[in-house]
Amino acid sequence: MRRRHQGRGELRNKHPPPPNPHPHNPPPNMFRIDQPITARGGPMPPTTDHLHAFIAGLPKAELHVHHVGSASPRIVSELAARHPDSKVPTDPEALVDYFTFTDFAHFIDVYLSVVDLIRTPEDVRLLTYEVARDLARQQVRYAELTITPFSSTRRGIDERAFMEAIEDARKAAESEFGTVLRWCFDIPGEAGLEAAEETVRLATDDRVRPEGLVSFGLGGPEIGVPRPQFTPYFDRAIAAGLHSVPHAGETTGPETVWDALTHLRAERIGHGTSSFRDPELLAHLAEHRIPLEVCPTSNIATRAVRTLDEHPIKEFVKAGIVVTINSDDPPMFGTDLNSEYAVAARLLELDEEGLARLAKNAVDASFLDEPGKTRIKDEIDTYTATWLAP
Ligand SMILES: O=C(O)c1cccc(C(=O)CC[C@H]2O[C@@H](n3cnc4c(=O)[nH]cnc43)[C@H](O)[C@@H]2O)c1
Ligand SMILES: [Zn+2]
Repeated sequence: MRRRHQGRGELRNKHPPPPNPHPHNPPPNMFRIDQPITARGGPMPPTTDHLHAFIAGLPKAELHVHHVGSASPRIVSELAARHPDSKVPTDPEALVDYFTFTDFAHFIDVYLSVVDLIRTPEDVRLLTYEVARDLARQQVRYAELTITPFSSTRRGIDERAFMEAIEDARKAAESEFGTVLRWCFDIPGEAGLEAAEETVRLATDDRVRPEGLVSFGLGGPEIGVPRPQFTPYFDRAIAAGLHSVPHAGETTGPETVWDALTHLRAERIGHGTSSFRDPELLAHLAEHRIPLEVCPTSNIATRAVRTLDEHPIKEFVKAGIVVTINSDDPPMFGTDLNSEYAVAARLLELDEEGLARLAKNAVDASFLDEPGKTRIKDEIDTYTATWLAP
């Protein structure tokens, strides 16, 4: 994605970045690794200030971001204060430590403790509207938000009130922020076939399914949760016109990605991180243009990948796979979508046009209608051309 005539990480533009405030450091147009990146809210990846500013204004689409997982520290603290019985800290500062995970299972435990805070339709609407606000602040024009309705209905929230709450927030976000939201309903796989049945019922019963629903997924732990058992449920969802986007290859091997492709008829793969271990799988993903929903910092935070520099994203690009950049559960991982684009810029040595291509990959891989895709891609092109203009 780097422009051919550019050196590594160089910026091609007529507006030179601001003078280097630290003359003893490398010139501002070279990526520096001047401090380790932590998945725990560590400093913005060492992307140049100039590229960082470009990213902040770049129109974007996000395809892999979770509803509850996107609850900001402010929202989580506010909800925790409403429910003193919860073990979730009410202090946003304490929440940073609370959102530090020893492994994936620990992440799920913490995630579910936040799910337990969402107890009323008003909580659902507040959360959804605030998530949309946070997305809009990052120039996200379109997002497919993964929601796990089973986790809310089994905790007593009425299903129709739940759907009304998310739809009300979606319409408010579109009119007030200009951010288009669509829903992915996912099965929490560890909860088994009861959860699968409830999720596909809510996704396909016209009396309940929300207007904004476009896709059907599978989340939660992968270890001990084989994908083929969910085939009948994905068949019903696909027959109802939904797109299949299961998580796979996040904490298990390439065989899980193959299962998601062959049994669940995945159109995109959530994470797909372990695909790099199977050259045949890499070639298949590239040949059939099956996008990966890559979430770099998430993979570090859940210990799926040891360090960002070891993340296989570069192998995916080299294999010709369509890569999209996503934040997954941004506040829980101490990140946001802009930071993930900055990570991608560093790992893939991208300039502005490379970043614009990543943003357009996500638009192309989305389930937004064609006029909507064209509109956002045109905006990306105009923004990039204006940024690079002499
Ligand atoms: O809601 C329940 O009662 C329940 C019972 C057993 C297991 C579960 C889950 O596993 C819920 C997992 C929950 O996590 C979401 N999520 C967020 N980020 C990720 C990720 O990176 N990888 C996998 N899952 C993720 C997922 O959407 C589920 O809602 C729930
Ligand atoms: Zn996820």
